[in-house]
Amino acid sequence: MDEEDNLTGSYGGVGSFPKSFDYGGEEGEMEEDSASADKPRILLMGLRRSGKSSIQKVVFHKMSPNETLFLESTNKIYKDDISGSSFINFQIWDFPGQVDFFDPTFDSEMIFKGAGALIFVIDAQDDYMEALVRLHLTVCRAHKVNPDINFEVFIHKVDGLSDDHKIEAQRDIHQRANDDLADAGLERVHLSFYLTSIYDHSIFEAFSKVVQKLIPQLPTLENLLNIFISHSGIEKAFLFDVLSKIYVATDSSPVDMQSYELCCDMIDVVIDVSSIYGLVEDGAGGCAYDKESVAIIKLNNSTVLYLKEVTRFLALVCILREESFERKGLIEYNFHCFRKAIHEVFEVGGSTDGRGGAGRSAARRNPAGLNFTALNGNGV
Ligand SMILES: Nc1nc2c(ncn2[C@@H]2O[C@H](COP(=O)(O)OP(=O)(O)OP(=O)(O)O)[C@@H](O)[C@H]2O)c(=O)[nH]1
Repeated sequence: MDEEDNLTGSYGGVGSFPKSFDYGGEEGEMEEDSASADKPRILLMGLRRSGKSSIQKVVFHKMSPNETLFLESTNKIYKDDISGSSFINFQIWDFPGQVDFFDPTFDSEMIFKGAGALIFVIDAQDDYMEALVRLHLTVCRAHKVNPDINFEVFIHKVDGLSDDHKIEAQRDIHQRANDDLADAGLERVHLSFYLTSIYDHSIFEAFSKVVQKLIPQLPTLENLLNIFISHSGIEKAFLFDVLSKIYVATDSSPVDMQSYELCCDMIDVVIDVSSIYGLVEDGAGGCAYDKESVAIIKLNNSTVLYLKEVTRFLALVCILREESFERKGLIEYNFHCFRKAIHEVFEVGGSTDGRGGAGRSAARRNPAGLNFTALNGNGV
């Protein structure tokens, strides 16, 4: 079988992004296309019907969870290159459930070598013993070829389980998977576990954590967010990839699911309203998200949600008290410094679109030297 054919499928636009939702299309797209073969990969593996394609469709193609009921079984490896419209400059490879590692056409070197993360999906509503056997086999194979790969286990479809059942499933899967690795002398291989469902925000949260591990600039981004919020009276800030609603970084205060959901909903509202009412009608195109994108929503509990464009793929979404928002000028000035710093972080490697993979040297710089203005009016 022609290997190239086998690896370059396309979903043929099922649930694909609305055309009017143009996040970019500026410079550099051609080079990106030709370089796509070298892009780091996130692999999605697991047994048949565990939910791999649904995850990919819901997170990256805005498919509604109910529509996934009609997805057909994947029978080839599908590469999905989302880098043209997302900060996440990776390819997502969706594998068929019945992939056979012992098949001579399965080239583990080629598949695992360039992979940053391997997400193994386990259907928690089903008997997971077979899935655990397959997980073990997959981890052993992949680790042998690429010891740097991150192993991420999604204990999936937990929407159908009670809270007790969820915790018990996680404990049991965690224990068995690690015991199997220890028996094989691979106790040093680390597996991360997440409880996920496409019917709530847990899948976006889990994917956010997977992606964050692959961003070399993460500590710098967190540091910048910490400085920004502490000098602006903001309670929580997320840096979002607008297309996928994955948060690529947040400040170091703990993330609570409700705040994250609120910020995700805000992105949906902004994009939907812009797509419907914000685009020019003459067919000349336009973007639902661009440099001008900004939104303020005041909630009935004295909280304000504030969204602003950072790069063509990234938005900052903040949660703050109404009193703090009275100093809007200060927040805007600090945001301006923050935005500049983010551009510097990603520009140094030659990329001007503000995405990962570039700017390692900038990431090492001390961002505290940037001129943020403190609430008391002093620069830092
Ligand atoms: N309840 C529930 N069902 C889900 C969830 N995710 C996926 N499903 C359902 O699981 C079924 C299988 O999903 P797919 O995405 O096709 O599974 P797959 O792993 O890609 O399957 P193969 O292509 O055969 O390997 C579909 O009917 C989905 O609607 C979830 O989080 N909760």
